[in-house]
Amino acid sequence: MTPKLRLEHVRHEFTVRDPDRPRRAPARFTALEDVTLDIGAGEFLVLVGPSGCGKSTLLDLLGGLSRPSSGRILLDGSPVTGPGLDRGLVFQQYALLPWRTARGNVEFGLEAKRVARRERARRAREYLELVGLAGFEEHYPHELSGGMRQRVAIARSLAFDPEVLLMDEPFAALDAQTREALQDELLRIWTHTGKTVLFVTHSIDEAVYLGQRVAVMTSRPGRIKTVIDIGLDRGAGTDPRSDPVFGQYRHTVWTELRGEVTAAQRLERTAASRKDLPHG
Ligand SMILES: Nc1ncnc2c1ncn2[C@@H]1O[C@H](COP(=O)(O)OP(=O)(O)OP(=O)(O)O)[C@@H](O)[C@H]1O
Repeated sequence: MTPKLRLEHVRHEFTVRDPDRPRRAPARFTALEDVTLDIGAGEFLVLVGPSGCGKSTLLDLLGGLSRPSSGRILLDGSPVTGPGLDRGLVFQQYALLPWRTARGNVEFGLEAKRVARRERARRAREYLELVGLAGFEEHYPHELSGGMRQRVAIARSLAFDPEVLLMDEPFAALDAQTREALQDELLRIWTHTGKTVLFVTHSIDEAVYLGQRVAVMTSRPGRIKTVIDIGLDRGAGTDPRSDPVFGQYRHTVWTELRGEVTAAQRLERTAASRKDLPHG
């Protein structure tokens, strides 16, 4: 079966100028190397890796915001050549339009898609309800809490019905309780809509809780080190966090990640002392 998303030997290089030596030819450095990964339709895959290993770069490539230096990225078997409404991006920062209400923000993407006004209003209401914000449609972002703003951002991404959700640390800025509530909300939405989700996080707990599979990346240049299947029972009425296997999966991910984090920290220290390479 054709995977929903396929990364084939993806490599990505950046060109960087040294501000202290502006006449010098720009240096090239490799952020991603030989990344190969398939993500099935309707799958929830979580990506973890040390700081600066290229997770956001990978999401940018999948979002079509930049092109790989080599290798291919395929969506339903066709190369990704730019951004598209088939992929919704959710970032750590809410990126809401402050002068628009929650409803206005959700309707924004639908306007670009030329959805009729009445249908826009209907869908905005439906998706705000789905993320638990019924009754807050006419509130402006500054009248909402951080968690609520992130819900609006998720509703906005869902409203134009993308097949794939690309989420870059979407809950990182939230307090622990809001974060856990939104994780549950996201799992509920995922079950309800069958979207394909690629979710980046620094939190091992979050990765194990959300992911059907967790892909661990190496330190720079980022590669896929291993992919771990998470076989947790997420049925109604269960609490996967209290399941003893939760701790085992957590330990497995942590063990894979630990050496990479140390290597990334070493790289950062060397870069900082040489000041010749950017660091994440
Ligand atoms: N536009 C750019 N130009 C040059 N270097 C860049 C650019 N964007 C990212 N980098 C570098 O590429 C590497 C990977 O960055 P990226 O943001 O993808 O990592 P990350 O894994 O998402 O990091 P973090 O977990 O800290 O968010 C880093 O060393 C970063 O400094």
